[in-house]
Amino acid sequence: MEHTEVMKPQTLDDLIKILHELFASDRINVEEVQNIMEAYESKPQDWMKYAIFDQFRYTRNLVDEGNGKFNLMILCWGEGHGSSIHDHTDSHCFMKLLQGQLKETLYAWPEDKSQGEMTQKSQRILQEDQCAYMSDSLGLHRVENVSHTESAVSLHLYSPPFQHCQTFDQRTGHRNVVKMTFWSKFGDRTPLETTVSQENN
Ligand SMILES: N[C@@H](CS(=O)O)C(=O)O
Ligand SMILES: [Fe+2]
Repeated sequence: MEHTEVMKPQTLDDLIKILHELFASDRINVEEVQNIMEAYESKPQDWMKYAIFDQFRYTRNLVDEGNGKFNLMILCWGEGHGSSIHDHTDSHCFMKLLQGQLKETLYAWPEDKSQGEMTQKSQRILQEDQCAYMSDSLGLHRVENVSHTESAVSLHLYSPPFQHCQTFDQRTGHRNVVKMTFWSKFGDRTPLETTVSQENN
């Protein structure tokens, strides 16, 4: 396993191949995955075909199903687009910036009976090629492209894959379960019928 630590993926396909090797084992090394994802230098020609934007909200575009072990996807954030406060359904979450910057705000899980404003724990700006790690044990987060002039593109790996998550109301801590959908899969726009009455978070 150690050799993968120093490998530098030259292309997105290269990175995907290495990720398949890393996730073939049942024990995953968070730092190793983070390092490999960070080592890949984003080249727009590698991922352009997956980067399909929507005018109104961020899109989720499936790139690879990781042999059932993970989902790899490209998220496209227009100016001002952001996610709700949400969890990650007990999965590992890796998030690498391919283009632009994103603001990540961490929140604490609301207490069982609490009704008030959710507690903000920290905030950071993720820069191009940086790879952040997130999981339910670290709390909840919201991600935003706060730029008024630049779009942002990020690469997310979730293991194990999941199709639902919980979103939280910042003022009350009240939660909802939402189904997560793909705007496109493998570069092809998802047919409209299958996305009707479903939501992103
Ligand atoms: N976890 C979110 C993206 S983000 O805001 O971290 C999603 O998969 O849609
Ligand atoms: Fe997230």
